[in-house]
Amino acid sequence: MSSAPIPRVLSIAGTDPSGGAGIQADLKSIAANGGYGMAAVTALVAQNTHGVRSIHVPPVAFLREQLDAVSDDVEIDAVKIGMLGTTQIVRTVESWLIEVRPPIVVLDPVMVATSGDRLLDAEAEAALAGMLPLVDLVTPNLAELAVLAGLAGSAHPRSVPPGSAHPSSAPARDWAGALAQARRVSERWNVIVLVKGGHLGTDASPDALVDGATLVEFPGVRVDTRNTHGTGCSLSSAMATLQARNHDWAASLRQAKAWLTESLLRSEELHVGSGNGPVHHFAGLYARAGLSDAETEISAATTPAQITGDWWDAIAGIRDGIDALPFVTGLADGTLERDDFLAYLAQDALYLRDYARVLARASQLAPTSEEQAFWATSASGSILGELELHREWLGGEPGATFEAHPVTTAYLNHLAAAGAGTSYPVLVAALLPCFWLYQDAGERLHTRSHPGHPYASWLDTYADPAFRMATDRAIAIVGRAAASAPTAERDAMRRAFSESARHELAFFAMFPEAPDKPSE
Ligand SMILES: Nc1ncnc2c1ncn2[C@@H]1O[C@H](COP(=O)(O)OP(=O)(O)O)[C@@H](O)[C@H]1O
Ligand SMILES: Cc1ncc(COP(=O)(O)OP(=O)(O)O)c(N)n1
Repeated sequence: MSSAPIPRVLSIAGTDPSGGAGIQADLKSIAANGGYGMAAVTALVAQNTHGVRSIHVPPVAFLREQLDAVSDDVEIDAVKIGMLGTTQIVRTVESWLIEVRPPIVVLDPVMVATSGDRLLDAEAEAALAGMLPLVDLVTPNLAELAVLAGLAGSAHPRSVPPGSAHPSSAPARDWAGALAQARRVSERWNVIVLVKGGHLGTDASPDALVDGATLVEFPGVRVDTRNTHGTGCSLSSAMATLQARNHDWAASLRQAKAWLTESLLRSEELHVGSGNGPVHHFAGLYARAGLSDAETEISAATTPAQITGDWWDAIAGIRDGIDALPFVTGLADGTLERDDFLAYLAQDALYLRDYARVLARASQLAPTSEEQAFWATSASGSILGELELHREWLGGEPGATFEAHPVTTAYLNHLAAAGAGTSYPVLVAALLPCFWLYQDAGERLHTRSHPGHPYASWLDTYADPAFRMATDRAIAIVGRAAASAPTAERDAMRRAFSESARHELAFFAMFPEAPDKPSE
């Protein structure tokens, strides 16, 4: 059996003798993600989990010798660039890149450590930006992104005289602002930007890949730990390594995030320093090799995203079933009879009114004010949705009762039962498919809308970015609840989720009604 070749990955970065960041973290990350790590040192940094004490920069000619020693002998599959420190170092690495042209180049534009210590001279920022055309993926945090976005606005980054202030943008305060800055950077230098929302200060930790106008988002959940020293170094090295195997940035980020989240979740198993400790790069490998003393087993699905991802995969048959239903195909191509469409909407209005009550119950049980507010807002949105259905399509009084179809009643009974219990995790798992399946099918349906389509105004509602964000938020909440739930409760969550998914399929399948069978 032949296995995939082991990628040879070179890190060009500074050091961290305490092992959590810089080149030491890069080598662990490369190894943990299945690569062979190599390292050329740009600067020696005396630092630990509390911060940076001093920096020693060896002559750049020696850096060039290190780089040549590797590239003269080894075929390099990917390069990860971290701390560069000075303009001279930037120029040295840049000229080596131009000569060697490694197939994959990932740049973590390290400027300031989380501790607040500068790791790049201010006047070297423009030189760093000037290197971006040689880079495939750049992975700035929000502060670094703001600097690059500011430079993207100037005529030429190198036209900024050394030492003078450059046109910096303020760090984005929300996700939309970060994505807008990333787009500027991506378009200016034709580079893919990995946007990291970890510094937004919310309990979500989203990431996104921005390639010009193309955007792929990855919802993430914040792990409650101080051990985040070196997360940026570790993620960028993991991306370089995984990309050399996958040749697919989105797949690489999905894998890298799952690995990093697991390494953050298990970072408490390490006892390194008394400040912001390192992530546990090998947590998953140790656990699977039986080397972990941790009481809780690390299963293949421990992280929130992995758990909800597994549940989603398990209902693939239901998702395919929904796509193939005559109601859905008829809605897409506009051939669905109007009476069938209106009959469906009447059931939807009935459903939304009671779904809102169950959402309100989730708000009542929510463990944090933020989740309480999220479910309350969703409940309000659901009632407004019912009113809108009456106003736009159904006529009649809002709240007017249609006769409930047995399928609608069965779905609402299932949700009411979940709401009648006291398990918030099980309740939110039952609520999730209505967000997720509707949003998923809706994205495809929306692409079929056009000005002459009889249901265009309905299909267009599927493109609402606010609904997409709400869905991501619901997935993140459920994933986090599942990750910390005891096994029995997590199993109950999975069952509640699949049961709701089955009801969703039945709901979409209600119309057109099958003709009555002739009596025997
Ligand atoms: N507490 C956390 N929980 C989950 N993910 C985190 C956490 N801290 C950082 N990350 C993730 O680690 C990666 C790098 O994070 P970030 O802190 O933004 O970069 P940097 O270390 O360069 O400042 C991002 O994908 C971010 O979402
Ligand atoms: C030598 C060196 N390089 C980079 C960093 C910064 O690490 P990063 O992963 O961006 O995040 P923090 O460690 O600042 O949280 C560093 N400290 N040292």
